Amino acid sequence: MSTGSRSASALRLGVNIDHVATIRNARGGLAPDPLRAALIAAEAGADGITAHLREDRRHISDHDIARLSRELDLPLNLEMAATAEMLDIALRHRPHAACIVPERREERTTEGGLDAAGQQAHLAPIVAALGDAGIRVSLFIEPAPHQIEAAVALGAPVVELHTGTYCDAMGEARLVELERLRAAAQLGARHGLEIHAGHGLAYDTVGPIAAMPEIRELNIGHFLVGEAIFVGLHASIQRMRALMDEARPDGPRERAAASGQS
Ligand SMILES: CC(=O)[C@@H](O)[C@H](O)COP(=O)(O)O
Ligand SMILES: NCC(=O)COP(=O)(O)O
Repeated sequence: MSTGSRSASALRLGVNIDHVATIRNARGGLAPDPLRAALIAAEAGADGITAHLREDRRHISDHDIARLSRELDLPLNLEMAATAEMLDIALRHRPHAACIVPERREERTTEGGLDAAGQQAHLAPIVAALGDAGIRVSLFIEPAPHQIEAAVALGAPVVELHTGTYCDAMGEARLVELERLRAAAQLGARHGLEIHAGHGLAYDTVGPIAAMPEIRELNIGHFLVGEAIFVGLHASIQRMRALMDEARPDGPRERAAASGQS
């Protein structure tokens, strides 16, 4: 998603539209339309759209991916399991980016990161094939040093750090998770990786993550779609965008402080 108009150091927002499709699929019809959500996200300040085509197709469908690939101006980040079927779909549609995620049929959501360290032999040809097709590959991993090192060994240019444990934790435990994320972001950046983060982020958890200068993109979905029920999708995304910008080390608050205007 590195083709947006923001400055090189800016933090991009990828809006994940999976759960618009979850609501649509509850009744099996056409509404609400994930493509319409993506177009609203673009107007509201998203830099890209993320969609997870699960093997069980519980939310996003093959048809959604075809329409998003055809009709969206923003970069598309396709989240996919490391399977031959998903590789074939990615190579057919050639999204801007592909994020390889772990999947278990019985899970409620993506409960942990990809075991890049334990699955190097399986992942290597998939990472290579996506890269050769000009698709920017990221690996959705836990914020752990051995997973960062495995991503480097695999030649993936990007990692997305799973923020779910941080978001679920409370008090001191959340601070511990935050430090794990910070250390992983710093280690990855030292290795030359582009660092993304996401999963479970909400208004009350986004600030400390957005404040990490190494992190270049956040992917956020479930909370934004839920909040949209109360304030509308445009407003929910705009507020998230503003919170991200405010938290940034070079954000408006810090710039005002530096110039003595705070
Ligand atoms: C990989 C990931 O974190 C996202 O895809 C997000 O969690 C939405 O999809 P699920 O809720 O189906 O996991
Ligand atoms: N990769 C994380 C993502 O796309 C969004 O996760 P969530 O905000 O829906 O939990």
